[in-house]
Parts: sequence; structure tokens; C-alpha cells
Amino acid sequence: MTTAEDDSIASFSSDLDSDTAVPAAKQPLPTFASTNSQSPPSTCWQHYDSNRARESRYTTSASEKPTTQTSVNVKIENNATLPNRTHLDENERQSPTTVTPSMSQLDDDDGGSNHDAGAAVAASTTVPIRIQQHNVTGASVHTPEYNPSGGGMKLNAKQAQAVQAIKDKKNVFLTGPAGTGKSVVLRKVLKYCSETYRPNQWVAVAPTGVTAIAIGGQTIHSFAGIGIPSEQEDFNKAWQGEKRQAWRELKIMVMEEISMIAGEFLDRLDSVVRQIRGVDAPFGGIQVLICGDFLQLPPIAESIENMAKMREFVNDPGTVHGNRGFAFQSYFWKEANLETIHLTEVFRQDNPQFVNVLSRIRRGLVGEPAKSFLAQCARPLTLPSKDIEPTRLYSKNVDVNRENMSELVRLDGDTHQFKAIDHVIAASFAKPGAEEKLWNSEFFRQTVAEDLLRLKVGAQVMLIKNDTLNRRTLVNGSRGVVVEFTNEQPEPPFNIPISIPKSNSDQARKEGIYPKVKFQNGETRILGMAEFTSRIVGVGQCIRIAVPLKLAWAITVHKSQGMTLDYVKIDLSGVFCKAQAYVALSRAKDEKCLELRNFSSRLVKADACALAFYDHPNIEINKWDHREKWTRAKVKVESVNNEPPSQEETKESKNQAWV
Ligand SMILES: Nc1ncnc2c1ncn2[C@@H]1O[C@H](COP(=O)(O)OP(=O)(O)OP(=O)(O)O)[C@@H](O)[C@H]1O
Repeated sequence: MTTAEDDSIASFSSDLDSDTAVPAAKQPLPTFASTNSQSPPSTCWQHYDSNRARESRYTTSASEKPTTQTSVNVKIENNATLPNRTHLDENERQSPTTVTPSMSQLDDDDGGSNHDAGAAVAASTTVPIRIQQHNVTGASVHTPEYNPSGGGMKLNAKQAQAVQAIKDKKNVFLTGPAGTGKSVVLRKVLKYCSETYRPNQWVAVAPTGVTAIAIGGQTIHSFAGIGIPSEQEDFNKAWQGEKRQAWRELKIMVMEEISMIAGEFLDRLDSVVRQIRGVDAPFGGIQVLICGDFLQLPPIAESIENMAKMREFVNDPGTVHGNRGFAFQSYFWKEANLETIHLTEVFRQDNPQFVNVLSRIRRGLVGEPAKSFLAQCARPLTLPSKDIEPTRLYSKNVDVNRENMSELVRLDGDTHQFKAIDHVIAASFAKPGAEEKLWNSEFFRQTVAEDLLRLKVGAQVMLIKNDTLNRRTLVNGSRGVVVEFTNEQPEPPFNIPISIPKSNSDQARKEGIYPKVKFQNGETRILGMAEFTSRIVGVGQCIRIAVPLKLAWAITVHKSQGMTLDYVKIDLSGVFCKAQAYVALSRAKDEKCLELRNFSSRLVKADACALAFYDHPNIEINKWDHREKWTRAKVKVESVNNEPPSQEETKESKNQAWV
């Protein structure tokens, strides 16, 4: 084991400039006689409109619900049949995506007696499986909870301290560089929760589907019932029946990868949860374990340009959600009275030289020794066996897609193409030109659901939509392999029929043929189409109906956060955000099992605000600001600010986020 450079954690006080408007989250919250209220108070935060909320019980929001005044414009490609939206399963749009962690998934690494390998595999994106002749890429990869070697794992003193703090009912922030065992502690805590609380009293949440799978939990968006929020009203969806009840019953929430959860998101959610629970305390008194490293991937903030556009369409600009700031910049953070535990012992890598290189890169530093150390990885990887396929990491989706397509081409067999169906619904109150705006929306270019999906038997795939029904064991991020194409009928919720006529150019494409996928948890599913939507504040809704699969020989760095990879090929040429190079490199266990392409010192960047948070106790770092202005951090170190992301960065990040 090797100890990383010691980062002293900051405990700081942070107040707003006197001229900074106090966000509504800080305005006095309404008080409630009891927590049994069934709807948000009319005085609820930021112009809550109770009529709209009533409607949103049945639709994603009032603006989305087709009404007689709503114009629906449907563009049907290639004579595809458009499924009637009213026939879509209502549950699919509203019901919670609940991935109940099985006990075995939560089993820690100490050889717990009830380990159930099958169920554990269900939650992993990286566990090796062999399906007929098709090997799932990443066979060499393991996440710690599913370490095939099993065996005992003794927590070090700080890890044990974190578990104890949770047992002592404290709110805990568990941090430290990559590979220091934060997730291992998290799983110990989940095991404790499962033994101590009833199932509805605890939850594990993460910002992305892949991470959620790895901890056997669900995304924070799906648990909250708010989807990907674009305005305050979306957060108010947490009031909807089942969700409201879930929030009220909760006693402890475990949050993974906090670096990707924005301060603004936490504050908006916190405000609603306090009201739902009728307790004016952080998350209405729910105990929290927050895990993560702020020097890893940051939240995906809206660009200033997009924020400005969205604000044009709303009465109160403060209601537009920009996903700004790190979690430590939230009001919630300051009030939660978190006990910070900083892990420093790196377990993932054994070589102290590699640990030192990574430690510098985490802080945005490179230097000659690090450069020459990494230069030795710019050679083809030698693999111990033909069966082992290294995981390939790229920064951008475009590179991932190219790599996946070239793998697809190498497979024998017919290509089956699945064309998406797009349509738009303008909001009843939208200004003229709304439909055109919707058709030109970035959603249709950026959404992870491809316009034309090509598949073959043997293709490595990833599910890109949660299964909100059935056994709820498959989620956005579940990995599998296409085992055949069939005309058997798919099951809900992925059962929108594929009825696209044969194209001239593609001999393999037939009507009513569905891909059958064997997932890593052993489940086999026939997949029809599913609905992907994006609501544009004040304008309406963009909808794509597509087969919810994506090729997955290669994955993005964003998808890899939290993983431990035995054999990995990394191409850093497309790095577009801070910490991306660090996250990619720190996945590798050993430099001998890492092939590195296109490394350059200029790609290594750390966020100055996150560095300041760790390095300077007692500094003031401003909170996210709900006004147009992106406030500068009031720190005593030079050039520390929260730069808003560029449009390019937001676009790329969203590409990752929507996966
Ligand atoms: N106490 C321990 N003893 C032995 N190995 C450990 C211990 N804690 C963690 N590990 C191992 O270290 C590796 C990294 O652990 P883990 O994924 O929990 O780190 P992390 O801090 O969550 O990393 P990241 O920030 O990259 O998500 C895993 O292989 C895990 O099994």
C-alpha cells in the first residue's frame, strides 16, 4: 500500500458577498403542521404553481402534456409507424426507477457469508462473463466489490473511522484520491444500513447510472423523481405520491461520486425535501454519507449562453436550473455539519512511483519524472491471454462511437439497423416558432439514443435507459451482448414496436425484428423501442423513440469514473474538461497493464476551486449564485474561480451525461 501526497482538508466558512442576492433556498421555509401534507405548499420555493403540479402528477410537467391547444408535429422517417404516445405506459414516464440492492451486492469484501455471485454481477458493469462464444469486453476488469479473488479486506483506521461515524449517526464526507477505498467504505456502510434499517429507510444514490449500478443503488435523479431538471418545477416533482412517501420514510442516504453532483442541485433538492418532511434541517434531517473526490470529474453545468436562452422563456430567471457549483459550494454543505474523513492510503496501485505520478496529476501537475514514467506506457499492451480484452477509454463520444463501429465491422454476420423516430410537442403557451426551435434543439444531435443504431450478433452493448418495470434489475449502463435477432415480442417497458420497412441498402433489415441481449447479470431481454425526451423550458418537448442500446466495446472516461481496470487502453486526445486525464489514468492498477496514447502535459488540469477547497482551511469559497453572475471564489489564492464552462464543454459533458 502506498500513501498519496497528504492533502489537508479545508474546513472553511463561506459567506456570500453582501451584494450577492440570497437564493430562494435560503429564504425562510414554510412551516408545516405535519409531514402528512399531500402537496407542496403554495408558498413553496420559487413561484410554485399548484395547478401545474397537479397536472404534473400525470405528465412530466404541465408544459409537456398534450392539450387541445398543444400542437404536435411529428416527423416520421422512412414511413416508420409512430406509436401513439397515449399508449405509452404511464409508469414508464413517472414511476421510480428502483434498483433495490440485493444483500449480496452489498456484501463487503471480507468474505461475508451470504455472497451471491449472480446478484453481485447484476450490479456490476465490469464483471467478466462468457456468453456462448461472445466475450463481454472488460472481462479483465473488476470493481472492488466484485473482486473475483474475494478474500478478506481489513479496513484501515480512517476507513473504519468513517464507518463508525455513520454508526454514531453523524453526517460524513468521505474523500481522498482515486483508489483510496471510498467505495469500499460505502459498501460497508450500505451493509450496515441493510442490517439496521428497513429497506425503505435507506438508499444509495449516485449522479450517473453506471455508478449507481456499481453500488447497487439508483441515480439521485431517479430516486428524487425529478428526471434531469431544467427548472425549479422539476424538483417539485419529488412531491409526487410515491416519491414523497419515499423521502418521508428515509433515515439515511449514501451518495457516491459527489464531485459530479452540483451545489445548485443539492440546494434545490434540499429545499424541497425539507418541505416534504416538514423539518427545516439539511435534507429534512436525513443522515448522509457523502463520498467522492472533488479533484475528479466536476458537475456538468449549463453554459452561460444556454442559461441566457432558457431565461428568455420564463418569468422568473431564478427558476432556471444551471447545475452550477461544486457540492461544497452549496448552502446545504455548510449546514450539514459534515465530519470530513480524508483517506490517503492508495490501494488501487501498488507501485509507489505510479502513485506519486497520479498524485501530481490529480493536482494538475506533471513534470519531467511523471512524463517519462508515462512515456513508457505509449506502447502496445501485452495481454496474458487472448481471452482478455482491455477496456478502451476515450474522452469523447465521437471517438467511442468510431471505435465501436470499427469493432462492429470486424464481426461476421448481418448488420441490423434500427432507425429512431423523432417528434416534438410545443408547449401550449409557447411563443410562435417553438416547433422549429424544438426541431433544431441540440437534443436530436446529442442524445445518446442514436438516430440509426447498427447491431450484429456478438455486438457488445450497453442499455441506455432504466427498466422502470419488471424486475428492475437492468438500468442505464447495464452491459451485455447481442445474442440473436428475433421476431418474438419484447416486454415492457422497452416494447414500443419496431416497424420500420426494409431499406434498399440494408439487406439484413426486416420489419418486426428485435435484438435479444444477454446482460451481465444473466438476464436475457428482447428489446423494442423506448422513449427519450428532453423538455426545453418554456418551449416544449423533444422526443426520440429508439432502441435503448449503444455499442460498448469502448466507453467514455465519464463512464469509467469509480472503476478499477486491470487492462486498459487510454486515448487522451479528446480531453475536454478538468480532471478527465486524472480519472482516466487512475483507473489503471498497474502501468504495465496500461497502454496510453496521446498524452500531453497540457491535458492535465485540476480545478482551482476544488484545489482551494482541499488546500486552504478557513478560506471562503462562494456559493453558487442563482443570478446570471458566476461569482468568483473569495479565496486567498490566486486565480481561483468558478469559470463557467464553455458551450463546447457543456455540449461534450452532456453527451456523456445523457448516456
Ligand atoms: N482496506 C483495503 N484493503 C485492501 N484493498 C482495499 C482496501 N480498500 C480498498 N481497497 C481496494 O482498492 C481498490 C480501490 O478501492 P475503491 O474503488 O473503493 O477506491 P475509491 O477511493 O472509491 O476510488 P475512486 O475514487 O477511483 O472511485 C479496490 O480494488 C479495493 O478493493
